[in-house]
Amino acid sequence: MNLSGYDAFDDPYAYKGTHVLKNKLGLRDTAALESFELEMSNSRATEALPDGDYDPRHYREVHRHLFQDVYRWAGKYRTVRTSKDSNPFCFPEHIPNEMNLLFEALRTDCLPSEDASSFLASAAAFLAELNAIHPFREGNGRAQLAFMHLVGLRAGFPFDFSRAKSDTFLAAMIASYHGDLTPLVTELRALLT
Ligand SMILES: Nc1ncnc2c1ncn2[C@@H]1O[C@H](COP(=O)(O)OP(=O)(O)OP(=O)(O)O)[C@@H](O)[C@H]1O
Repeated sequence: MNLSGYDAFDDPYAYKGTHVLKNKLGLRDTAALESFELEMSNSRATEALPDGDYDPRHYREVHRHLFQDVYRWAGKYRTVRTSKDSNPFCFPEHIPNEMNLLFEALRTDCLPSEDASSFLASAAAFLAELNAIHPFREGNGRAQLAFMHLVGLRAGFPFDFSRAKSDTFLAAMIASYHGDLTPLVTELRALLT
């Protein structure tokens, strides 16, 4: 059984013969690692998130900030192929290029912020693509929401992700992976403050 939630192959991130990710505390138990990861990332999320230029470096810094206490590779792109429920994410050799392309659009156009609907459509498309790239070995979901929080603030449409309903939000993310952005727009709209 893959306890990390990913379908990964010959995972150099895990302790040999297990699916437990190597971590700074040396925890070998999945439940203990999950609770340590949750506690530390929640605690880091209450601190100011790193400033940046809304580029891939900024995104990596947000991930590094959240997971710096747990993983040595926090903020670094993964080097293995991953998928969830048989949905494959970007192959690692393409991650840097795909991230540069995605964030170039974010930097030059910003996301349209003249009205909520056009912002939400662009925000959903950006988040869907970010998830399809899935640049880190773990912690993508939390980095995504922390970063979208910053994106919303910058555009003048702040999100309150504490209100997100995990089951419908996850279903919307999976639909977005398959190209249907409508549920994700609905979810994001409900989180505008
Ligand atoms: N089957 C799937 N297809 C596409 N995306 C998925 C699938 N299952 C989950 N996701 C997305 O993957 C992200 C979670 O990735 P990951 O497990 O690396 O992050 P996490 O922060 O450790 O976990 P979580 O977001 O559950 O706290 C979320 O955005 C989620 O919506």
